[in-house]
Amino acid sequence: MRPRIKICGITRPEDGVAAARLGADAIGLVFYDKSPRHVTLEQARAVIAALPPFVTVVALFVDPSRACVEQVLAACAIDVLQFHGDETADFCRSFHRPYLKAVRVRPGVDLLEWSARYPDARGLLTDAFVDGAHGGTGTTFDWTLLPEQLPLPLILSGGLDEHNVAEAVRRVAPAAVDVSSGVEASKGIKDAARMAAFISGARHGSV
Ligand SMILES: O=C(O)c1ccccc1N[C@@H]1O[C@H](COP(=O)(O)O)[C@@H](O)[C@H]1O
Repeated sequence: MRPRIKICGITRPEDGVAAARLGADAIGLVFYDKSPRHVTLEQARAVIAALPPFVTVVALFVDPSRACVEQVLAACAIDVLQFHGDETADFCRSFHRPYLKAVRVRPGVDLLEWSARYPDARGLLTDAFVDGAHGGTGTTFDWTLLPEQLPLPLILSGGLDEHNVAEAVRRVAPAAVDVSSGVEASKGIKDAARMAAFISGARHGSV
């Protein structure tokens, strides 16, 4: 089955529209103010308003306050929450929305244990461990560290781009792939040709 495709770090309506037209299933908005892809509520609303229907909108956070998440949910039509920090499962589930939990992968990480800690997550998103960064670094990790079977759907991310996504899909067979840096022209600005090549690669890899 072909993986679902999420393009994260959208900051401009035209990039969200291009991602959707090219076949992305989901887009991500970064509500983490230390990220170069951070969006204000106003920017997020503009991106969402321009999207065609049936595109899933994911809101990304890193150790947010409850008030921050509630403010985003009140202001924007968000479908799924994505947590990249040290949020507990109780915190993640307390918003009564589907959520994804991100795990930064390095040798020794136990993804089965992570799955058990977040049993109601809609998926485990695996990113590369980079010291001092929470994600969005464009760094790949050793895919052989992933277990053959996970109780939760696997969303593969971390340094994916148009050159490696087909191989990633063939080797890992994830439920979804997620990309930010790998389809950018510059930080926060997407490149339509790179998005097209990425989506084609993700589909080709799943044949
Ligand atoms: O995009 C960011 O700036 C970001 C900041 C903090 C946490 C996560 C972030 N992005 C997510 O990281 C992964 C991997 O990104 P990349 O493709 O390697 O650039 C992905 O889920 C991004 O959405």
